[in-house]
Amino acid sequence: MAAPMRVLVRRAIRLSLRNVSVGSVSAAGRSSCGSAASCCRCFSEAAGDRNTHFGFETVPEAEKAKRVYQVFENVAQKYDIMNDAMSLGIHRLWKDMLLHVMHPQPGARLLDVAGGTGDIAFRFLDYIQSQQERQRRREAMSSQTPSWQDISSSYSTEDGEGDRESSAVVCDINKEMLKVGKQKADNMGISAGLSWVVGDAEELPFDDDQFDIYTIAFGIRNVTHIDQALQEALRVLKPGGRFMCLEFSKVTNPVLARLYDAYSFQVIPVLGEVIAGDWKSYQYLVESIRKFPDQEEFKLMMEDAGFYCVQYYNLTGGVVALHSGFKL
Ligand SMILES: COc1cc(O)cc(C/C=C(\C)CC/C=C(\C)CC/C=C(\C)CC/C=C(\C)CC/C=C(\C)CC/C=C(\C)CC/C=C(\C)CC/C=C(\C)CC/C=C(\C)CCC=C(C)C)c1O
Ligand SMILES: C[S@@+](CC[C@H](N)C(=O)[O-])C[C@H]1O[C@@H](n2cnc3c(N)ncnc32)[C@H](O)[C@@H]1O
Repeated sequence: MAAPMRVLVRRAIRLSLRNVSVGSVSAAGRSSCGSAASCCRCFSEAAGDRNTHFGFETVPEAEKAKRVYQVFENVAQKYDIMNDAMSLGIHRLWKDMLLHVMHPQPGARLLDVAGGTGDIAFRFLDYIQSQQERQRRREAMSSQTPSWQDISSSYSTEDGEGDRESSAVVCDINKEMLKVGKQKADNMGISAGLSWVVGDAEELPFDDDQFDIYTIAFGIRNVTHIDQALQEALRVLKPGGRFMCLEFSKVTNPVLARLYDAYSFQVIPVLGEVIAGDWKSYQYLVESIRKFPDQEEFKLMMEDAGFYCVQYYNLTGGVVALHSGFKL
């Protein structure tokens, strides 16, 4: 089927499924938006006017995406500074950890959804470059005393992994965030293998089976239909491809959880006001974290969507979780 036709058919199926599943709760007791069974979307809807949450507020589904858009349009210019200030730079370690676990090889194609100002894509290209340099050094060393493997591989380099070009696509719904990202890339002199695409995680503008790795860092919490975004991730990944999600999760230690709550609700909005002149967006940030499914719930959502070998790693005591799963 031609690509535009496929998109139309998928959209029609999706719309009909959404109408059928109004108010449904899965066997695991979770609603289709991924929140716990008490989700407002599934229990307070009236006559097709479905509600969801925007932080602690209940809003019509159609309004959430607009409100989220406004938040990131407002914070885009101060986004990177705010992240360093709020986390004392710790968000960089979480993002480094994502790359460490991913361990991408030359030739890999990455799609970074909700990629914002490009932090994950930059790290990906940097990681690949250092892998290639390491490979070249290894080759230089072994050319002095070649083993039989070196000799045999020197006869079959044409489709070798190192010859395929790696690429990273940053996809985000918000043009302002992408604009800041592109400026950063220009300043850093990064352009090879990098592209920027405006697109919605719920309806990705890519064909099926395109990417080796799909990442979404601190993005999925903002998406209205998380189940839909997971379906799209599965669709665009190649068979064998990997889905990786970095997101705020549940702090497991009760003492740390209280400190974490105090910091989140008493300090973060104040920093938002002082640095970005925007209390409300940072109040939304901490509230949206509390509404997001915990580690086990999100793992189940990934499995429901069709991912295999789903596992997660807690970072900083569960402040953040890194979920990983594969398309078979
Ligand atoms: C609008 O939407 C958004 C806007 C954005 O700019 C970003 C995002 C998405 C987020 C990222 C890309 C990641 C970077 C952003 C953050 C980490 C901000 C979110 C912050 C939290 C949810 C709070 C927890 C943060 C951490 C545990 C990271 C580490 C932070 C610290 C260690 C800072 C601690 C600060 C101090 C000790 C000095 C200042 C403290 C005070 C004035 C008093 C209050 C202090 C406490 C009550 C103690 C602090 C205790 C903790 C932070 C608990 C630690 C807990 C554990 C280790 C489990 C976006 O969507
Ligand atoms: C907290 S930022 C994360 C940016 C980046 N991944 C990082 O780790 O710094 C969340 C991003 O999600 C994007 N976003 C929200 N809803 C989206 C959607 N439905 N589709 C694509 N991007 C979305 C926002 O525009 C914003 O850039």
